[in-house]
Parts: sequence; C-alpha cells; structure tokens
Amino acid sequence: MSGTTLFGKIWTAHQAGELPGGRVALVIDRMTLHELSGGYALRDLRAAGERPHMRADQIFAMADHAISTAPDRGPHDSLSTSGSQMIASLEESCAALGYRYARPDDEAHGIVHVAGPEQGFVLPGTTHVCGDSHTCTLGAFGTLAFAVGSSEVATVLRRSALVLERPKTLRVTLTGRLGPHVYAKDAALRLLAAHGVKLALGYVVEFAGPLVASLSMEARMTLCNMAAEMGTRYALIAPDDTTFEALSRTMPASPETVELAIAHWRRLRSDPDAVFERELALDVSELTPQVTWGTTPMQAVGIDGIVPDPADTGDAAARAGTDRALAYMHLEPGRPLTSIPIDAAFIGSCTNARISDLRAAAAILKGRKVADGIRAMCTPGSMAVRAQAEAEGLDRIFEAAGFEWRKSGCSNCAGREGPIWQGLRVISSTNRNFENRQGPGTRTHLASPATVAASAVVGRIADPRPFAAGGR
Ligand SMILES: CC(C)[C@H](C(=O)O)[C@@H](O)C(=O)O
Ligand code: SF4
Repeated sequence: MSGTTLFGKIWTAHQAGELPGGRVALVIDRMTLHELSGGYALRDLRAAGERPHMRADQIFAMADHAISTAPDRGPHDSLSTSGSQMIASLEESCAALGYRYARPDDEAHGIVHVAGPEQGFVLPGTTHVCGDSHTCTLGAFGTLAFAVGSSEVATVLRRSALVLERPKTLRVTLTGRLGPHVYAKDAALRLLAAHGVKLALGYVVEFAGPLVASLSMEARMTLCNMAAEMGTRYALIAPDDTTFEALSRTMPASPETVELAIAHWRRLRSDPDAVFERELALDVSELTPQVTWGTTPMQAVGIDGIVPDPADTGDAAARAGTDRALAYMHLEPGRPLTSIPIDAAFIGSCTNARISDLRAAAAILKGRKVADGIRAMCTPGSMAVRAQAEAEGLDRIFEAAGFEWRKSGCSNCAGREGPIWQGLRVISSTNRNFENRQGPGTRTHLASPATVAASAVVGRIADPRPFAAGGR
C-alpha cells in the first residue's frame, strides 16, 4: 500500500461520515467572512432566529470588497449604497454574535486572504472556508482552505460541516532558482501559459519541490492564490520551518503551545511513496518575467516575447478566442510586448500586495518617477502591510514616484471603485484579466509587482531586470 498525500491526511482527519456516491461530510474548523458572501448569510440566519454553530474563535470577519480604499475613508464608505449597507450589516451581525470583526482602519483589516494569515488565524492541518474564490491562498500554510458559495457559507455557519466530493490529487513540482526580478507570480503565469486554465480542474494541487521549499511564505501565498486561476479551489504546500517561523510570530498562543503544535504539524507532508493521480513539473531556471497579453491568465508570454498570431494558436475555437482577446485588448499579432504603451499601473490584491511585493516595487521606483500621464496606484493588502511599509518609508517612495498611496481593500482589483480605469490599459499585480474585470473596457495585463513598477516608470510594458543592477 502506498503512502498518503498531505491532502489525504487532512481530509481523512476531518471526515465526519461517508455518504452514498463517495461524498463525505467534512468538518470545517474556521471561516473567514467578508461583506459580500458573509454579511447576507449572517443577516438571514439571524432573521430566521437561528443561532450559528460556528463559535466566536472560529470566525474572523472584515469588509474588504466594497470598502473604499480612499485614504480618508470612513468605516462604511463604499462607492455604492448597497456596498455601505453590506458593510454595516456585517459589522452589526458580528457585534450581535460576538464574532471578531476588523474595522477598516484597524491594523487587522485587509483583504481577507492577506489579513487572516497575518493575524495568526490560519493554521496548518485545519479546514478553512470563505465565500471567495481565492481562499486557496491560505493553502500556503498547509491549510485545507477553499472557496465556498453563499449557500455553503450559511451551511457552515449552521453546522460547521459541508458535504463534498473528494478531489483528485495533482502534484506540481517546481525546481530551479528564480533569477533576479523573477517571482512566484511569473512561475504561476508560466504554468498557466503551458497548461491552461483547466490545469487543476477537479484536482487538489500540491505545490512541492526544492523551489517551493526555498520560497518565503508570501511567495507561497502568491503561488497558491493563482491556483484559483488554474481551475481549482484547493491548493496546498506542506508546512516546514519557514511556515513555523512565520506562525510563531503570529499565533496568539504561548511559546510552549506553539512548540507542541509544530511537533504535530511536522507530520503534515505527503509521504515519500504517496501516489498522485497527476504530476506536472516546471524548472524555473530559465524563467523570465511573464506578462499577459490577452483576457485569460493563460494568455501570458515572457517579457521578451511578442503578441501571438491567432493562426498559431491551435484549433478554430482557440483561434477565435485569440482573435477576440486581441480585439478587446487592442493589440495586433507580432507586436513585441515591450512596445505596448500603458495608461495605468496598479499594485494591489490578494495576489501581490504584501510587504515583500511593495518592497520589490519600491526598489525600482526609488529615485524615479512614473512616466507622464500614467495613473499609478498602490493599495497595500492590509492595514498592517500599510503600516509596515510606512515604517520603512516605502509610502514616501511610492508617492514621490507619482503613485497614489491608498488603504487596504479589493475594490481596485475588481473594478469596484468607480470607472477610474475605464477604457485604460493597466499593468496590474492582480490575478484576473477577463473583459471589464477592472472596469468598463479596462485592458488588464497581469504581471509581478516589479514588472508593474518598471512599466510605470518606462510608460510601456517593461522588463524589471535592467533595474536590478541599478541600470536604466
Ligand atoms: C466577489 C468575490 C466573491 C470574488 C471571488 O470569489 O473571487 C472576488 O473576490 C473576485 O476576485 O472576483
Ligand atoms: S483582491 Fe481581488 S482577487 Fe483578491 S479577493 Fe479581492 S477582489 Fe478577489
């Protein structure tokens, strides 16, 4: 008999029972709530006079999607009236039920997937849900964290359990070393370009291999975050000393308790003889900064590349998709990526707005200015990231370069803060680039924060690597 995968260990430990058809009832340990998927679920539950089964220590709530990121925002400020109502409703329900709610100006506030781990709310070997597709970000901690729909949010609140089908297992082994100004984001975009947006559909993906072991927690979160774009809601990385070091700084527990927990978590790894139903590998040694040219994250090429010709992109359906993407993006085949002028640059989102991302961008922006006419903006992933950046003087670097320095939240990732980028071409450190994602007619190019910063300075899509040696 072969060994067990990391996924199998967590899944089995949480099974409350098997149902006909191979489905299982899985116990859910923790849940993060945001105002869109959580606010209404709590309101409906209370309106029905029900008491949730989830305890106060199992819930962490904040309003990240509809909240304004303006530097002078109030606690319920949103561009829409319904947004303000949802924020107020979430806050009110949390107060009534005794659930922890991070107010927008608390240091604990942020995009849920950034603030949760920072506040020590994410633990290896646990099950963790949120009504948001990028909940898989937390898999970086060896947490079986996954997205649920609104009705499932209500089910978990009521029963602390969910009925689920067991996903198949996929291991993606990453080897090699990342060059200067090449990041986990570039590796994720490369995987998507090579294997498509269905690469993990139906699977739980475990990222493994020497490269993963060498990555910081923040880079691991970027990788797991992008798994949502690979077609799955489940991503995992086995916890190791890097994870434990991060947890020992954030876990609200005594050092003795943390030590005991770590001894237990060391068993959370796939056995050497574990068999995965599918295996993929990527060597990043030759990887260059990647940028998307189209309207799905798999339409990415290396920074030295050109916009592809639809004639070279496979069957008739693929060609039609490429044609449509090029028309939306106002691009023609054969154009070098670095010749494409941009109108705007954005650093934000649960993919790439942590402190290391802001440091990487600031290293390029220091002493430089964004090109004329570019609207550049940074929304730190959380208020704690914002405070840390300010303590390091990064806000002054961003502002001196011509970036707006805003507060934490999702809105500019998902085009919810008004038509600020209407019709513009934006280079963005986010994860989604479908039509109108960042606003009506907005053309989004996904890239790492370093590539975003370099492009903002040059005024065209630009390679961050020449900046590494202090050049340019
Ligand atoms: C609005 C929310 C539920 C959504 C998601 O689930 O991903 C958002 O975070 C996004 O990125 O589009
Ligand atoms: S930052 Fe963007 S991708 Fe992440 S949860 Fe918010 S809207 Fe979704």
